[in-house]
Amino acid sequence: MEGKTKEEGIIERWVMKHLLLYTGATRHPFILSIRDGSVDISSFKRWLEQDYIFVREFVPFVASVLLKACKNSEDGNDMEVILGGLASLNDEIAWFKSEASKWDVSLSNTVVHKANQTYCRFLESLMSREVEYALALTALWAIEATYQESFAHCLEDGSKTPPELQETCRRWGNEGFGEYCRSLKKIANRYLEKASADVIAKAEVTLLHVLEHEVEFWNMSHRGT
Ligand SMILES: Cc1ncc(CO)c(N)n1
Repeated sequence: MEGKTKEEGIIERWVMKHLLLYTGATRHPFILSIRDGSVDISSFKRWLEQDYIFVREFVPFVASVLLKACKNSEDGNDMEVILGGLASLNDEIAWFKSEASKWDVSLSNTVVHKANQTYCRFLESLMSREVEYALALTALWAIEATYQESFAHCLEDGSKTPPELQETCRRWGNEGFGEYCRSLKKIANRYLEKASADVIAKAEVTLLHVLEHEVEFWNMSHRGT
């Protein structure tokens, strides 16, 4: 129906269906501890150091999605949206470096935690040419949306996020990043709607895997395991 305000796609239905896991990834105790100001700074530093490694692995994944966009894109602006996301990772890597020096965290010779390594290996498995575009888009959306929803929560009214962590929260919690996630969701929904039952089923499983990896990533930061 033209002009309807609330569009519901496959992704929205999956989020409702798997709300418990989705909430586990976007309202994790680590995020809640940032939001209520009780965060342990050594946890934050561990997150920073490990996420820098993750983001460096994330770049080739986003590049692989861009490649798929260039091959599959029909009439939409997919290519521009994903290229924009990739470009902002350049800035993000520079931000990690300056943030790390601010916190006295060394980014060289970091030991990669197991949860991070497992997540990076999973990302790598999604980079192959055989992975369908709809599936890769679903993963990309879920990875970005987890951070967007988590960090935006730390900036809402009533949150007691320490001032020195607010810049980090704004990095993913800002409105522009929210818009980027909505664009990704729209593109993913569009391709999922046209996908075969087999690809749709695989994309749903991939979404669940991303959310599980995100929970494990937060666990590693929070408890160090
Ligand atoms: C673990 C993880 N998930 C998602 C993002 C968002 O880019 C990130 N930086 N790190």
